[in-house]
Amino acid sequence: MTTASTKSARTDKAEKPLAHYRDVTLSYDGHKPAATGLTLDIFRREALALVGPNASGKSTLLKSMVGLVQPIAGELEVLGKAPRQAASDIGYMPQTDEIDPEFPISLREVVTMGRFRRLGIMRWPGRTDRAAVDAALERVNLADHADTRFGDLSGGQQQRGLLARALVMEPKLLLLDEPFNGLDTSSRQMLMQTLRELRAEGVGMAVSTHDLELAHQVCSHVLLINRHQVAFGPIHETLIPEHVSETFGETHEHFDTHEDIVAHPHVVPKPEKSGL
Ligand SMILES: Nc1ncnc2c1ncn2[C@@H]1O[C@H](COP(=O)(O)OP(=O)(O)OP(=O)(O)O)[C@@H](O)[C@H]1O
Repeated sequence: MTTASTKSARTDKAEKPLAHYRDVTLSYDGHKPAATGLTLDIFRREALALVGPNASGKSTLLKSMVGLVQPIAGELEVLGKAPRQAASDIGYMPQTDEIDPEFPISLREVVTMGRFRRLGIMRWPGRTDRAAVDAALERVNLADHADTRFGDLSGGQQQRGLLARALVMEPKLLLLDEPFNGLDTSSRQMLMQTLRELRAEGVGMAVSTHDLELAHQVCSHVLLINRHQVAFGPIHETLIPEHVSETFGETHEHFDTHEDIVAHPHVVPKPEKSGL
């Protein structure tokens, strides 16, 4: 592990981080570690790229920020609280979604599902909820498709719809698991633009991706992981050949510069699930 870059480079900041991890170990069953040595901060307006091979712990780290995976060691806080207590201020877009494309549910209904935690049991969406849904659909350029059946939308539109569902709570912290997967060029551009706008408005985010070029274009910081944290820090200083090689194996040895890595994002190997 590269200790210099796992240290927070922003200890001078007066504001509190949205997410704060110190030497955290995460586990699904309370015993076997799924990810170790996690030390990071995410502040407002920052976007953290989570980069690593398959089964390296990226989704696990995101899940821990909403309390779906528990720490068995270390110190972690999200919005100054235990993650579950912060859930109403977090927007989470999981990697795969549970919505059956055959299910007769409109895009508006999918996005409204994002308000449920705030609505509570036995309450119908009110005017404020409907306005928040409209605003979220507007934000991802899907207002014209509000009443379209979710399964009839294109893959890119569905992805943007799920982003709207994550945004409908007006989150302070946005967690996106592989949001660019399967998107065509125009949908990618649109999504990147939306993420940049959200950052400018003060939202902090963590984005898992295999695509180093996208990480570079959207994110201010990077965390490299392969079950154990390899490095964390500002993206220009941290997404360097030594760290990429250490994370993915020796395949990147022939890349000498940051530009080489960014120019060849798709050569990143994707090893089989380790089953560790
Ligand atoms: N629900 C679960 N229960 C137990 N172990 C799990 C569970 N989900 C993931 N794991 C294990 O945790 C480890 C990290 O997996 P994780 O899904 O976080 O990787 P990832 O980097 O997001 O992978 P990918 O890029 O393929 O999505 C793997 O060993 C995986 O098998």
